[in-house]
Amino acid sequence: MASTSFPLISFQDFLSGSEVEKRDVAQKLYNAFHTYGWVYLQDFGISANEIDQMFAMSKKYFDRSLDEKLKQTLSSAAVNQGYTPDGAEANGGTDHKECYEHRRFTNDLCPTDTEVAGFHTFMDAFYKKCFNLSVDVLQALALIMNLDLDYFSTALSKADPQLRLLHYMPIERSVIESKGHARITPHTDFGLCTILFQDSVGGLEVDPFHTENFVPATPIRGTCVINVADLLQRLSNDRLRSTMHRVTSPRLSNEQSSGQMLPARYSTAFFVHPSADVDIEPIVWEGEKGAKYEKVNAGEWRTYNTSKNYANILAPIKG
Ligand SMILES: O=C(O)CCC(=O)C(=O)O
Ligand SMILES: [Fe+2]
Repeated sequence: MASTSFPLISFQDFLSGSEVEKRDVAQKLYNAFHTYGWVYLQDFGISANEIDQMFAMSKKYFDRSLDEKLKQTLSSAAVNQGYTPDGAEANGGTDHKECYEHRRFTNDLCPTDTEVAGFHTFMDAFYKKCFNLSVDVLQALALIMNLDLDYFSTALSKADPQLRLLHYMPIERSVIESKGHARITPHTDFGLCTILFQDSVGGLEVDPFHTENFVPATPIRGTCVINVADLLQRLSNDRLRSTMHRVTSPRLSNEQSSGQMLPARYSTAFFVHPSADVDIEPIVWEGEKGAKYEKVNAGEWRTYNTSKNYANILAPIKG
């Protein structure tokens, strides 16, 4: 396999191995998050075919007319569910994308199984798999961070994270590469961590060492990538680092010309958030100088950051 910008780990032994094998996978995962903030995961219980089906569903959702999609537009930062058109997100630059946010408890702005054949049922099931995976991944970290093994499953017991479908429309490479434009502007995610599935188009880039030297996270079939997000950085008192990432045009191969139209790109992110009533404060390890962050309430943190991102379409919430 071609070399990757950050480690690729099989999760198989964490799911079904011995205690020793489990700890070995957990340590590798922790090390990758400590050093890079990112990991490729394979053998994690969602097959490449299921991921293909999910992308086919996503395409069916976005293939509808804009008018249809706008009928179910996201309207509240606190609920954060529904459709957002091109231009909705304000992350300090101009993004070229449209999104749909799906949750486990509140999905009033989801098309019915008749409106988009089988969509709601499929997304509920896919969501559940992502949720379970996120609990397993966090449990692996708990093992190495000397937390109770059920620390994160308890923190997520009433949580309603969101599954976000992203569609980056076909666009000229020169537009994406012009100043201030991107498929998605550099940002960090603000939950605990994010599980990300990408199609084969490419363009995701990450800045693992905080040097503004972005490296490609090239798509690899059958894998997902997982990144540390801001709340986990705070909880781990900076031992795990949330890193900037962006989606730009895929790097040119020899046969491609710079005048080219970029094809559509689909990706799906599962943003892992704790239950709204959970407080997150740094766990300080022996030898560290003390907590680097104040305690924050997970629900308020999420609503505040969501509202900031959607400043173009929603009224601001003071934080
Ligand atoms: O599309 C991607 O690969 C990344 C999406 C992303 O970073 C986000 O939605 O926060
Ligand atoms: Fe992101």
